[in-house]
Amino acid sequence: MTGPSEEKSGVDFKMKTIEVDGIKVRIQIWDTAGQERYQTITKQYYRRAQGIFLVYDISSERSYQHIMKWVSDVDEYAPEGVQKILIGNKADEEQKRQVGREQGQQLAKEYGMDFYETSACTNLNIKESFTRLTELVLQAHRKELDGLRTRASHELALAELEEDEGKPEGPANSSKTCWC
Ligand SMILES: Nc1nc2c(ncn2[C@@H]2O[C@H](COP(=O)(O)OP(=O)(O)OP(=O)(O)O)[C@@H](O)[C@H]2O)c(=O)[nH]1
Repeated sequence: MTGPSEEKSGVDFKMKTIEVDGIKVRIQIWDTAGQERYQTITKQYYRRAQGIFLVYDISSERSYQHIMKWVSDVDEYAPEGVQKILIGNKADEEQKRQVGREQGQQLAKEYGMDFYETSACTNLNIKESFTRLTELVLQAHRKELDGLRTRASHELALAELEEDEGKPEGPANSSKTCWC
């Protein structure tokens, strides 16, 4: 829900601290506008994203159909390891529902994403979905860091081995390098 100043840029920004596995994590939330006219700007925000919610409105079949387009934009503009979650919002509008929960689940399954139905009005699954996305981002980072650590320790071991191989062996050799 945007104010007048944000409407001009198509991007709304907030910061929030949430707790995941007992760790306090400060997250930046960029809410990009869906309208076509903002897309040149909003796409630029994908580049630095670590986690993305793809949101449709359960009372709008059209918004659900649009998700495929969002996914292809994200694939094109967001970093490779970006974490994604599919959201069917306005779950409080049951009487206006046009998209079944199973349709959401099915689409999320196709794209390998988690799925939540949420409501910004009743707070349904808001905390849960943010916590889950943060968790996924942290897990992905941990994997990346573990990979880097393993590679670094292999390289270090290799360098030590090469250094050892280059060293002169035994006391006979060591006397050759002696200064006296
Ligand atoms: N009933 C209901 N209305 C909602 C919910 N979330 C948002 N709305 C309403 O939907 C309208 C659009 O909300 P926005 O937050 O501007 O939606 P948006 O996705 O940012 O729209 P774009 O700027 O086009 O991307 C507003 O009138 C909100 O009050 C919800 O969970 N339930």
